[in-house]
Amino acid sequence: MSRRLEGKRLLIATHNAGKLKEIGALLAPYGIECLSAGALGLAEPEETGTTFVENAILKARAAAKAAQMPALADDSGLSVAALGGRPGVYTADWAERQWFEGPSGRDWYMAMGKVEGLLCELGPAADRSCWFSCVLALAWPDGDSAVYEGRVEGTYSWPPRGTMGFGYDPVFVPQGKDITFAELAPEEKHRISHRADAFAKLVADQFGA
Ligand SMILES: O=P(O)(O)OP(=O)(O)OP(=O)(O)OC[C@H]1O[C@@H](n2cnc3c(O)ncnc32)[C@H](O)[C@@H]1O
Ligand SMILES: [Mg+2]
Repeated sequence: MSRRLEGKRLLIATHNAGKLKEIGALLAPYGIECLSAGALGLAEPEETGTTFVENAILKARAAAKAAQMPALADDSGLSVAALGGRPGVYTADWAERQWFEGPSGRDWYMAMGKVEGLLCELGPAADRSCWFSCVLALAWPDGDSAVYEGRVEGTYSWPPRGTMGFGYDPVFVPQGKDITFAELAPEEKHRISHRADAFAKLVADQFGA
């Protein structure tokens, strides 16, 4: 068992609104008061690590030190088997957020064309297996930290489908389903996602009997 949170206030060290919403929902049952790094005006640290664990700890420690309170960070990403696990820890850097015209004439979804382009280069029979990883790091102002890792398996699907969630959700079909994360109700995503998997471990360690 790791060091436990003493108070009920926790700084959520992310600048990603989609993550913040999911983390808030996942923590809601535990009576934790969440403060966001954005609301406190904290700077976004440079993610210089080469693993999810390194980056999650780096983000949590920077926030905990700056705000002098315990902080929770999330480092996550999508890994594609046929691409040797890329983009992985560099998922955010690859997320070329471009909007384009859908058939209805409206701007309607984000293009995740870079990964799709690489899969297409491998040919129509390319293995589209992929997984989302999530590492949650808790850090205290004195530098102490604890990490929890989660993962969910799926398939990279094209074209993107759905409007819920965030990031790469429209191209990720979780194993055992035929719809994308962006088509799943948030409660359902929170039951099976990489973030939910990591949260289950955090909750058992921090709030368990
Ligand atoms: O570092 P912070 O401030 O938390 O925000 P970020 O968006 O930069 O987050 P990461 O560095 O952890 O990069 C993870 C990227 O992986 C993607 N991602 C992570 N979890 C996801 C999820 O549940 N659904 C879809 N995409 C996800 C999304 O594009 C994120 O930008
Ligand atoms: Mg980031």
